[in-house]
Amino acid sequence: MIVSIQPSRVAGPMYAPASKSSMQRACAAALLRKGLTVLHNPGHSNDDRAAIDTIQKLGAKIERTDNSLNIQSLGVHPRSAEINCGESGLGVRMFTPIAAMSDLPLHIDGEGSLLTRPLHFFDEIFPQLGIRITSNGGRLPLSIQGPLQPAPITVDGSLSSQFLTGLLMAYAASGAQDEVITVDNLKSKPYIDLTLSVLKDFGWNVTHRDHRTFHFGKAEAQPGTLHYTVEGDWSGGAFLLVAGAVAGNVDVRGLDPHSTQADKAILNALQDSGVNMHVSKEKILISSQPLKPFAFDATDCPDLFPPLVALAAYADGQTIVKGASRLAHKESDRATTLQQEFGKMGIRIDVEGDLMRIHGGTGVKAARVHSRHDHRIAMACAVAALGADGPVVIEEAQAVNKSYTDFYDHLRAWGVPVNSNV
Ligand SMILES: O=C(O)C1=C[C@@H](OP(=O)(O)O)[C@@H](O)[C@H](O)C1
Ligand SMILES: C=C(OP(=O)(O)O)C(=O)O
Repeated sequence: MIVSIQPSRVAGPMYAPASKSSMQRACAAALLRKGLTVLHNPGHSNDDRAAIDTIQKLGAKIERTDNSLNIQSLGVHPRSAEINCGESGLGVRMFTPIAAMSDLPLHIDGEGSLLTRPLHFFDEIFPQLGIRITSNGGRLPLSIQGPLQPAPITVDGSLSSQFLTGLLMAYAASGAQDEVITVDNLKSKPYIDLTLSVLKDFGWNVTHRDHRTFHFGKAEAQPGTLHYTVEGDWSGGAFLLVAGAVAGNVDVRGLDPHSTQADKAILNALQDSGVNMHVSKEKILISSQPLKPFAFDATDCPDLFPPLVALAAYADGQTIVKGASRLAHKESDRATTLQQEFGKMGIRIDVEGDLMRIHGGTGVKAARVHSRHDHRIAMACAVAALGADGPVVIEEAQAVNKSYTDFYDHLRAWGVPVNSNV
C-alpha cells in the first residue's frame, strides 16, 4: 500500500490503541492460568492476532464478544505441532519457553523480518533446562521438545529482554520456587517490570534484586473468572503525542501515567523539547510551539527512537539520543533506516557509535520514503510529514498493521488528508 500524507494541522481527541506488549503478555498469562480469563480492550494488531492464534494452538479456547475475549484454559496442552508467531519478536521469544512446558515436539516459525531476528539465546539456554532444540543457525524455524525443567541459570540480557520475559512466565507457571534466574547486563528493563506486573495480576509473585536476580514466590490462587483490561499503548501513543507537538492541538486518551510501559518516557522528551503539555489521568493535552533540541537516553525504551526522531526534526538544533546500538535487530536495522528515510526528507542524522544526532529545524521536505517493512518507520515518517513543505509518500505503508492497525484512520479523524492506494 502507498499512502500520501498532506501537511496538515491535527486537532481533537484520540484514544491510543491497545498495547501489544500488554495484550501479548495477557494472552500468555491467560493461557498459563487454569480457568476463564476475560480480556477487556483486546488489541487487533497483527502481533496481537499472532498471539491469539498461538495460545489457541497451545490449548486455549477463545470466544470473542464485542470488546472482550473470553479465554478458557487448562494450561499448556498443544493442539497443533506447528506454531507461527507472525512477525512478532516478543511472540517468538515469550511463547517458545512457554510452549516448551509441554513434552510434545513442536515446530516454531514466523514471517517477514522475524525470520532474520536472532534467537541463538535458546540454543544456549534450552539444553540447561532439559529442552531439546534445533534452530536454523540461531534463527527460525525452531524445533523444540520439552518439558522445560526450571533450573538455576545465568542469562545474558543485553540483546533483548524478551527472552527473559518468556523464561519468567514459564518458570512462574511451573512453580519454580527454589530456582533463581540471574541476568547479566539486562536492557529494556521496564519491559520486565511490565511482565512482572502482568504476572502479579494473574496471581504469580516474581521479585527481583536490581533486575539482576529473579525469585519466584508462591502462586496465589485466583478462583473464578479473572477480568483483565489491556493497557493503552504508550509506544503507538508516542506518535500521537509527537503529532500534537509538531502540528497540533490534541488530547490523547487511554494512556495510564502510572503504567510500567517503557515508552511512557516519551513524556520526558516532550517536556524537555518545551512543548505545551498537560498530563492527567484522563488525557494528555498537547499543542505545538517552537521546539528546543533535547538529550535523551533510549537504551531501555528503544521503540521511542522513531517518534523521537520525528520530534527532533522540528526542534531547532541538534538533538542527541543515546541507545542507537539497541536498534540493529528490530523489524529493520532502525538506526540506518531512520537515517536513510529521514535523509530523503532533508533531515540529517549522524550515528556515532551508541549516539544518534538529529539535526533539526532545517525544514522537512516533501519526499517519497519507504517503511522498510517497519511499522515504526512508517509512523515516524507520517508524523514528520505533518509539517513538511509538501506531501510525503510512504511506500509499504501497511507495515503499521504490526502494532497500530487504525493509525492512518486516526490521522484522518484528526483532519489529516491521507490518501492511500494498494
Ligand atoms: O517485551 C516487549 O513487549 C518488547 C520489548 C522490547 O524489545 P527488547 O527487549 O528486545 O528491547 C521492545 O523493543 C519490543 O518492541 C517490545
Ligand atoms: C521491535 C518491536 O516489536 P517485537 O520485537 O515484539 O517484534 C516493535 O514493536 O517495535
